[in-house]
Amino acid sequence: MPFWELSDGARIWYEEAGNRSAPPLVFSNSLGTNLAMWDAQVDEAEGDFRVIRYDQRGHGRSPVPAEAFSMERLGQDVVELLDSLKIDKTDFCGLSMGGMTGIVLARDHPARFGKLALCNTSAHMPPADLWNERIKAVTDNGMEALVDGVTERWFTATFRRDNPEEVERIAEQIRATEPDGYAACCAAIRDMDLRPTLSAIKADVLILIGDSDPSTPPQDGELIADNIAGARKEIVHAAHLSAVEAPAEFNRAVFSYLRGN
Ligand SMILES: O=C(O)CC1=CCC(=O)O1
Repeated sequence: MPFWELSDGARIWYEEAGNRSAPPLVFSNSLGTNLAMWDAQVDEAEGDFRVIRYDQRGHGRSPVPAEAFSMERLGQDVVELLDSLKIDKTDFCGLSMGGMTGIVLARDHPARFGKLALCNTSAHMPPADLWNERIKAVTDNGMEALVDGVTERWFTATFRRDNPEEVERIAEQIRATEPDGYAACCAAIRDMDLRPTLSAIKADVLILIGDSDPSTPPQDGELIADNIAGARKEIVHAAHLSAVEAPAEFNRAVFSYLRGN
């Protein structure tokens, strides 16, 4: 499976699955994970979508770019991928940082997207100091320093108790993330404020909220849904990484939206 090279010289790893002649669907991962976070969604999607998933910059197999970048650049990465694959229009599903990427796409490139599922996400994540502390923590001590705190935010206590192997699978993705790549994405989130432009978005969006999400809490999703005309909203019982914690509920909400049910 290929890398694709972007206009600023960065390289991104992507994989395709499913039916090549079916409508395309792009999955965009969260901070500290990689494209394997979508395994349960790809199983569901590959029957009736051309599935494209990729590793965000500095995550998974996508190398860490030399220069800093913004959330807008993460959106541009997707547009350049679509161009390289000669896809005029696609559906999109992103979680957390992937959802932020989707907000940028819905705002700046509405003609390229049919439906966008924006999951466990936020338009603005202050305070800046929290991100600066995380950047320092991973730069000084590596990813292991974050694993316990992150998995506690991403999964409910019940899920962690009952599903230690699944929690460990995701913990391995966190450990495998390049600290510099994680830090660069933290800086992009720190500097992001998409709130003022939400009301200009005309795209067809689903806002999916985790009722027990301490990272992007329900009010963050509500704010996005309240400010985008016609936004559909779904609430699932999960913490932050709802696609992994509650795949059946997540898939029901996202795929009934994408399939037009
Ligand atoms: O790391 C977290 O807990 C929350 C988060 C912010 C952006 C993202 O993708 O995850």
